[in-house]
Amino acid sequence: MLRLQKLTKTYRTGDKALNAVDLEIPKGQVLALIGPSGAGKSTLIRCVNRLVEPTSGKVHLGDGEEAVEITSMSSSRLRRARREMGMIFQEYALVERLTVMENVLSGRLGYVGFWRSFLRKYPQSDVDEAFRLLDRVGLLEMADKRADELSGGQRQRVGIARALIQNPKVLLVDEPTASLDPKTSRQIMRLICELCAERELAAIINIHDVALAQMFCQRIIGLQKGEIRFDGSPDDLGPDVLTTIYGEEDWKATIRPAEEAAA
Ligand SMILES: Nc1ncnc2c1ncn2[C@@H]1O[C@H](COP(=O)(O)OP(=O)(O)OP(=O)(O)O)[C@@H](O)[C@H]1O
Repeated sequence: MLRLQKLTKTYRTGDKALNAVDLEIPKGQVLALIGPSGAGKSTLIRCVNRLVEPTSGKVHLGDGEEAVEITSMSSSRLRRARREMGMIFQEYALVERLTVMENVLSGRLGYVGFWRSFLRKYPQSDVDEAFRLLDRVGLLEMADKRADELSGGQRQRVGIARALIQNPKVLLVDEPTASLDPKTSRQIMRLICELCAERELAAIINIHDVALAQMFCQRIIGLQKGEIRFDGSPDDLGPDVLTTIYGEEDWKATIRPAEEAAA
């Protein structure tokens, strides 16, 4: 569904954030991207939809004959391709003075024409779908609330609904739980993973919390200095691997104990 080929990013400052990353993510796979601060996780996610312009390499979206290559697209084609890549942010990126419903509907801006979006007049089918999604993420009662009246967990649920109303093929998720308490973090990760399974969405989730990544994701990629140092299942992520990715440390308290993994 998503294939990165020798994806490289060197910032103008000379920082090489990604170094020829090859990665293939099939339909329906939820992948956690872990690694120390500065490893290039955010850069990788943002190079996929060209919020950050890659220096070289390719990004193929879709399967078989339907696949498109993102890095060589003109800006108008890129705008269309971005509809297929939903993004979820750490700080939610909601419009605070708008209602929950309006924030969710803003996910349709890539589809509706200029005047409709300017006047915020969405087709009834979009409004119906927004209600369905709000129900699915547990916020139906909150549709008319302003975004600035919500808790962090509720805001992230709005962010998730807004990404899904785009009807994406892929979700790009940048530290979705970094501002949330541990219980809400689990609820949000569970919701994202359930929705990916229901819709067969591929997802890349940039996440600092290794235990949370192990708990919810089928595959883990460990990034260090812009290169992939680990690519495997959560069960293979032992202290030795974490030392390779993050450096020497006592990892026993960080990773999921084997007996809990089996439970
Ligand atoms: N806009 C920028 N201009 C110059 N260098 C940048 C820019 N953004 C990131 N970098 C550099 O690129 C490297 C990778 O940064 P990136 O933010 O992708 O890492 P990260 O793994 O997401 O880190 P964190 O977990 O702290 O968010 C770092 O060395 C960083 O300093």
